Amino acid sequence: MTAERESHMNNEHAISVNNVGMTFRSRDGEDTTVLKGLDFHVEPGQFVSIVGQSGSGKTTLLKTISGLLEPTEGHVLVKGRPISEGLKDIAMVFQGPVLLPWRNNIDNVLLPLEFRGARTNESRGYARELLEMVGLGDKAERYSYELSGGMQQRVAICRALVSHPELLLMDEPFGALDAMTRDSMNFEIQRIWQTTGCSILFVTHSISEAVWLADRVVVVGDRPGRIVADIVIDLPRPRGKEHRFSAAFSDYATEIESHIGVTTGIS
Ligand SMILES: Nc1ncnc2c1ncn2[C@@H]1O[C@H](COP(=O)(O)OP(=O)(O)OP(=O)(O)O)[C@@H](O)[C@H]1O
Repeated sequence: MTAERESHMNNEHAISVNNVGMTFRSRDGEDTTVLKGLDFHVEPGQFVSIVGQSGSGKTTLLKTISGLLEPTEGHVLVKGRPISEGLKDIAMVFQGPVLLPWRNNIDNVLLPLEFRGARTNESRGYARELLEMVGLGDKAERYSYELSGGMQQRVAICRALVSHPELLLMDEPFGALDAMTRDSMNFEIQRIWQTTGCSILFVTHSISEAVWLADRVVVVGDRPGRIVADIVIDLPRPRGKEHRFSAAFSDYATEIESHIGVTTGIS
């Protein structure tokens, strides 16, 4: 076993981002460095939010962690292993639910298992349990066009959870929802996280959502994207609405705003 491999195996972090950089080259040969020198870890079972200005590279970072993009510098380890070996432990949720309209909801949830040839007799029962957990047990045989946007996003979350991922990467998953649905989805994801014990990396534009959900908020600065703050959120759990109005909450939000460079008040 090589020394490098051995050090990977001894690494206990759920995610380890090591000096990651990403430079895109355009067709005319011009280089744009989007991420530079990113270093941070996510511990098993942690909920980490990522915030930053639009275009600072948050989605690019999530794509390098999920293995959709290979960083041009540095490397990412998932549970101490190179990303290519850890893919089955990771699931991703995007801003839009992207459900297949010709499949009913339970069959949409089962899709990742089918892709991997891992669907078993028990899978359908588990998919149904997940739909029940998010309050959609009675909608299992319905189609996505029969559901509201928030319900569709809950189906997409079940689809991400069906393969028992240890790591959930979420890219502005509630960005397209109205404020009330978003609030209830915030409660939902907190509950799911506490039930499953998975680690979550959660990109959002909303500072209040970031603070309310997370154990830590990582702030990405732009041009090029790099970590400008990594703030531990020391608020009790489970978190209720009252925490959003506490002085401590407001102090965290103000601190994060100052790192992002916005002064628009809590959003
Ligand atoms: N494949 C690519 N080729 C060239 N440039 C890219 C590519 N993907 C992303 N970029 C550029 O990288 C920068 C960061 O994009 P990214 O989508 O990661 O930012 P973001 O922080 O997620 O933005 P937003 O908050 O608006 O979603 C942008 O300037 C974008 O144009």
